[in-house]
Amino acid sequence: MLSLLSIGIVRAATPLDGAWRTVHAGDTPQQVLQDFHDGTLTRFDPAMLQQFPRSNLGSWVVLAPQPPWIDEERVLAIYPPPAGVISVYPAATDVAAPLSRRDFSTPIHGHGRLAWYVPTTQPPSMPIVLKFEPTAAVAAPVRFDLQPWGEYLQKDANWLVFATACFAVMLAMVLMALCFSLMLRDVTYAWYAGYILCYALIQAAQSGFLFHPLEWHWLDGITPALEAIATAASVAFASLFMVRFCELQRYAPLLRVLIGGLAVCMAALVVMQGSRVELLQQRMSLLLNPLLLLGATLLSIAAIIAAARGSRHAWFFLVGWVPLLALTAISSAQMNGALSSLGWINQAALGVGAFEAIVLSLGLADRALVLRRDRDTVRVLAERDMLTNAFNRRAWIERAEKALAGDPPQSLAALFLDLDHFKQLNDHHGHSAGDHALTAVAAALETELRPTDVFGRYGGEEFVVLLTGATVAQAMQVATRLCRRVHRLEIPVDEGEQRLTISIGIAMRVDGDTVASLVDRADQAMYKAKLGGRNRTFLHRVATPHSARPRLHIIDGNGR
Ligand SMILES: Nc1nc2c(ncn2[C@@H]2O[C@H](COP(=O)(O)OP(=O)(O)OP(=O)(O)O)[C@@H](O)[C@H]2O)c(=O)[nH]1
Repeated sequence: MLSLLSIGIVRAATPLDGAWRTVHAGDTPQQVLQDFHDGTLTRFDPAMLQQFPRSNLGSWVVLAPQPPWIDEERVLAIYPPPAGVISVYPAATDVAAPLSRRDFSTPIHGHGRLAWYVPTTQPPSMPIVLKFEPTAAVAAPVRFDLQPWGEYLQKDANWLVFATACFAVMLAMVLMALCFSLMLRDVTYAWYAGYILCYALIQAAQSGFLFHPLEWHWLDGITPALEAIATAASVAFASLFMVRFCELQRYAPLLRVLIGGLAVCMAALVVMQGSRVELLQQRMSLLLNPLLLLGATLLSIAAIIAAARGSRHAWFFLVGWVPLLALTAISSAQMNGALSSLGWINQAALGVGAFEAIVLSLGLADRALVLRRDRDTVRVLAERDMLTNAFNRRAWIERAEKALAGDPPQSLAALFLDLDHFKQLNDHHGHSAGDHALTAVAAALETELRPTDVFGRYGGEEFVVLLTGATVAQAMQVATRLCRRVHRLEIPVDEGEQRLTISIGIAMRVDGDTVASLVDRADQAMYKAKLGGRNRTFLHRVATPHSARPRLHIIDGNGR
């Protein structure tokens, strides 16, 4: 990555001296060259970024190769590719060779730069005369490299690989986010996809990637409008995304309203630019930059506040967003003539875009995890009894209903368990000792059951168990084991330990049973167990005449 970035840092193989002036009517290249030799042009360092002010007739630029001169095939490269046309005058003749990123005809045009193959007829020491033709677009600063053909090819290929990789990462993240948005039905991912897509589009236009290598002729002429629309839309998407992603409703509700307003303004700018009304388009270009500045400040402040107040995802946003902001600030400074030695900013903008896409995707993956965890927690809270962690009554009934509806029908036994004299324990040792006892009893009961048995707290000190596939004998056996287990349990209370007992009623499923009827019979049996002296089990027997025996085909524990 660093070696790829270095394509913007390495100095030209041939040192260049540069000078420029605005074009006057009637100028000729020879005249300009003469002025250069006379020293009347403004000097500049071609290896540094240099901005040529917008003027009605354009600007002349003279580049003089310095020794040691290279006597081999050379290419003049101009980074980043300016939006307008540059006329090159070989050997300072009057015949101009037009150089433009919109030129789809010549085989050599450069990627992420404009390239001019210096004719071999031009002596190595001869200055190159260029004219930046007047353009309506904002004149971005450029720098110049005069390179041997081989070095040019290598750097051009490096840039192409680097830029393609960055765009591939951004587009992959966009596709992933769109899939997540559809699958999770969460619009946050869609706003993120919109934001990264717009950013990639802006970079593709500014770096010239849309023209070479993509060769999208149809964008010729509409790129400035497209860039403006993508810029406004990217801020609108970023605002909508960050409001949800950083949970501003919770962490910074006031700023959420302001950022929502910013998104609406940016959407309005998109509409204004998209309209064919010239006045609206002019207003749009006036408003865009101030709103961009305001938006960047607002989003940064909101993310910092949300992060400080505990929003975990605001940190992801800041990590992805701050490098981009820094780059944007440096680019703005360069548009005003500062920091001209930082020639790598355009390449970095691509790398930082890919980096941001990855960081925010990680943040979105984390968001999906958090949402899933929260949903699981809610489900557990909705189904489990808070004190004993057994199924609550509703969840137990749901599972019992499912078991009763199972096809083929299987043998079921319902056990109704009620702690004996539990009121006394509460009265003597307090409610919290009672709570501890309930927890200990539930834990002990669960260890005696199979994972397929459904154990729930029916209410107060009553528990229920549904044994699937159990015969009468097996149900009796399990109930007796549970009784013994509770009796062996030592419940710690203030001055030592206390023993508890439990009474259990058993009811076997019969034809036509519902959960209510099954539980009701088990409850009746439990009362019989209480009446019988407690700490025992009692089986409810269905009193049916021999001819009216249940017709249900029961499957026992062995599947027979
Ligand atoms: N600590 C505690 N006690 C509870 C809870 N739910 C119900 N209880 C108590 O359980 C006791 C049940 O009392 P009773 O219905 O009279 O039954 P018992 O004292 O166990 O007597 P028998 O069932 O006849 O053996 C009451 O004192 C309730 O307050 C709970 O969640 N925690």
